[in-house]
Amino acid sequence: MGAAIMNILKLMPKAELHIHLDGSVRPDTIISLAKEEGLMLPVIDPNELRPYLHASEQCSSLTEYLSKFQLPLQCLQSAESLRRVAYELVEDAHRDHVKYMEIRFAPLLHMEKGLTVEEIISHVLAGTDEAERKLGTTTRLIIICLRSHPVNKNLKVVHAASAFIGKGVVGMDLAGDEVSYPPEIHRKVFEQAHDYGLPITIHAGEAADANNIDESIRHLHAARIGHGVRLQDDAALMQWVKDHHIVLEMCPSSNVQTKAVESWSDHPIKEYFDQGIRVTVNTDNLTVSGTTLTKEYERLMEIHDFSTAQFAEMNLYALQASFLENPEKLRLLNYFREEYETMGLLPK
Ligand SMILES: O=c1[nH]cnc2c1ncn2[C@@H]1O[C@H](CO)[C@@H](O)[C@H]1O
Ligand SMILES: [Zn+2]
Repeated sequence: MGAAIMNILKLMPKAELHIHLDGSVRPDTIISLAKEEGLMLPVIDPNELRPYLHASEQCSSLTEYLSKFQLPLQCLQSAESLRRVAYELVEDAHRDHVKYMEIRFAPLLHMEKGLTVEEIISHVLAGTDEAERKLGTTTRLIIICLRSHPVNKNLKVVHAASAFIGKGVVGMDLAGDEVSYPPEIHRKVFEQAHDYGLPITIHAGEAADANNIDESIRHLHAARIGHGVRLQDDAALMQWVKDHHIVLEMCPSSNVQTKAVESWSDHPIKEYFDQGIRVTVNTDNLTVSGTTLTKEYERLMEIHDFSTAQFAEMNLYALQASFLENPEKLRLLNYFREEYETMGLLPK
């Protein structure tokens, strides 16, 4: 790939719809937070710490992938650590020319030292708001319910999140171990979120089959699907997803690591795109997946032959499907279109 193309991939304005806060903490920050909080790390050299935080392509399953969140989560139990990592994540994305991002996290995983769900959301917002003011990156939050958590606790999370509608929280998600906990367990949780007017995206068809995508759309009110790799197994559902403009948040590196796909060349993203399904490219987790949005684009270009114009198109899909409120969404769509036009990425 030529330097000029690599430069375009880096410089083009990008939208990121699917990125987890706890999976995107800088290794150096983990070391510094562990020191501040008096936590013992298995090793102190940042390079030696990598295997504890990063899932390589040799990772065997979603379960192994999820084990990499333990260490960062231990360091994310205080107001200041939440504010700091939220700020730094926007800073890292800003360096990658991400101009709009939806950051997601599960409040129930940050309560070990007594913070409430409301406090946790406020501290993350303090970090993203500060970053938005200083760097100009528009940032919104998606609140995650974990599949393994009881319905009554997840209902409380939804209730707490609803108080932040219009104040930075734009949606709800369901994440975690898809093999052991099918989505239907949480129908009531997402019924509640829907009633509050919170838009919904659900991790589905990643480690388990296409039925979970169907269930998430039909009964959990999902407007977007996290990953959706297994959609290819159900032709009728695929047609439905295409016709109803359900957007897929695909995360290729993560999908190879969790073994949602065997390899990069087996990834269905190009096939979906060519069939007219609205796919978007995302990182999932900067640290756990060891990637950036630009790196994802580079590999997709090398292996699946995407063009720079097709990346522009997928970014416009992402913005259109974002949970951002309207005047701001239109402003960003215009900004992206103008930039792409100047860069020669849009059909004249
Ligand atoms: O790709 C994924 N699939 C399912 N769950 C995930 C993925 N990435 C992260 N998490 C889960 O979401 C939690 C909150 O951010 C993480 O702690 C992890 O358990
Ligand atoms: Zn995810």
